[in-house]
Amino acid sequence: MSNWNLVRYSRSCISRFKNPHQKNFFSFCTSINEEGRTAPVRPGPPPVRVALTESAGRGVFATRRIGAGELLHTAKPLVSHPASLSTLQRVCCFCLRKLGNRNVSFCSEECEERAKAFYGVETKADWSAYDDYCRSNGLKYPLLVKRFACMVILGSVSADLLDILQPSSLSPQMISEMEKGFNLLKSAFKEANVADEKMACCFSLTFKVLTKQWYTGVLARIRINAFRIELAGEPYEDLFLAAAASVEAEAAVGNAVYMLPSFYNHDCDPNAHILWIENANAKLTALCDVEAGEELRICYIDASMNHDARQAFLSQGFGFQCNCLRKTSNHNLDEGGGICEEIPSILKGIDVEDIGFLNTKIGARTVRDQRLQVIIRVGFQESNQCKMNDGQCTTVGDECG
Ligand SMILES: C[S@@+](CC[C@H](N)C(=O)[O-])C[C@H]1O[C@@H](n2cnc3c(N)ncnc32)[C@H](O)[C@@H]1O
Repeated sequence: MSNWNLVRYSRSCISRFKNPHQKNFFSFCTSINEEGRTAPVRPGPPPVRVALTESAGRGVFATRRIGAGELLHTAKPLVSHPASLSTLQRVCCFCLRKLGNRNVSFCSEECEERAKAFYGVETKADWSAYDDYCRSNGLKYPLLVKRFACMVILGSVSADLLDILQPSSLSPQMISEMEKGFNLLKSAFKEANVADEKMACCFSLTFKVLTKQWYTGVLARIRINAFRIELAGEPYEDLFLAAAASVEAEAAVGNAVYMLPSFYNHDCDPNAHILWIENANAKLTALCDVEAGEELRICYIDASMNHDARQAFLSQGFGFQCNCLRKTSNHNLDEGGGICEEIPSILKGIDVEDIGFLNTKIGARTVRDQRLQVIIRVGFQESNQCKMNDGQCTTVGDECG
C-alpha cells in the first residue's frame, strides 16, 4: 500500500466516524471575534500524517519541523470506560473526569448529553454476569467492548469503526476465553431486548452484526491499541502521592481507544508522548525537536526497565521485538536514576492485559520525571516484585544496580 493510499485511508476512516455524539475527530478551540463573541476556530491540520514505516507497519510522521514541547494534536476517545467497576462511582461516566464526592454519574450536562451515544442501552441491560466475569478474571477491556456494543446498538457508531486498527494475534485459548465473554454480553442484550419492546428493532438488527467474530476482532484491536488513562492534572507537589498511588494500581481513571494515537509506533527512547490532563481527551506532544519527515514514536512500556524486560513486555503484549537504538539499560533515559536490572521479575505476576497499563502509566512520566521514576522503583521493591540492590534500595534517591 502506498503512502498516498494510507493518507486517504485514514481520512476515510475519520469521515466514517462522524456521528451525532462526537462531531469532530480533531478537537476545536474557540476564540473571541471582533464583536467580542466566542467563535469556534478550526485549528490548522496537525503537523503529522500516517504513512508506512519500513519495519513497523503504519506510523505517524512529522509533516514539518516540530519544536520540543509542541502540541502535536489532541484526540478524543472513540470509546472509553472507567477503569473498573469500582471506579464507575468516582469518575464521569463519559469523560472520566474525577467527580470528587458528588453522587452523580456525569461531571456536566454536556457529558450527559454525549453519553446518550451508549447510556440508554448500557443502563437498560443487567450486566451482573458480564461484570462478574470481568471482575473475577481481572479483565477491563471487555468493559470497553460492552460500551462499544451499546454505541453500535444505538447507531452512534458503525460496528466496523475499529477495523482499521491493527489487531493482536490471538491464540485458540485466548479466543475460547473471549467466547465466554461474548456469550455473556449477548445474553445481557437478549434479556434487555425481551424486557424492553421499544428496543426490539435495534437489537434484532444488531444481533446480525455483533457476532462472536466481531467480539473477538474488537477485543484483539483493543488489546493493542487501548491506553490506560491517568490524569496528570494533579499539582506537582502531589506527584509523590500520585506515583505511590499508581504503583498501588488504582491511579487510572479508565481505558480508551483513539484513532490517530493508535498509529504511533513504540520507541524505548521516544520523541513524543501522550498525556491526559483532566479527562479522557488526550494530548500528544513532542518530547524533543523533530525534523520534517521523521517518525514520531511514543513509549508503550515503562521506559525505566532494562533491555530484556522491555523486550519481554513488547513481545508478550504487542507481539514485536523493538529494534530501536536504545539497546542497553544505560542509555539516555537512565542517566542519573539508575535502572533496576531485576525488573523482569515483575513480569511473573502481571496479566498480559496490564502491559498497556504499565506503558502509558509509567512510560511517559518516567521519561520526564526522575523523581517519579525513583518512586516507582521503590514501589516495586516494597511490593516485593523487584529486588533492587539486594533489597537495600528503600529510600528515594538510592541508586540501583
Ligand atoms: C498501536 S499499533 C501501532 C500502529 C501499527 N504499526 C499499525 O500499522 O497500525 C502497535 C503495533 O505496531 C507495531 N509496532 C509498534 N512499534 C514497533 C516497533 N518499534 N517495532 C516493530 N513493530 C512495532 C507492532 O506490530 C505493534 O503491535
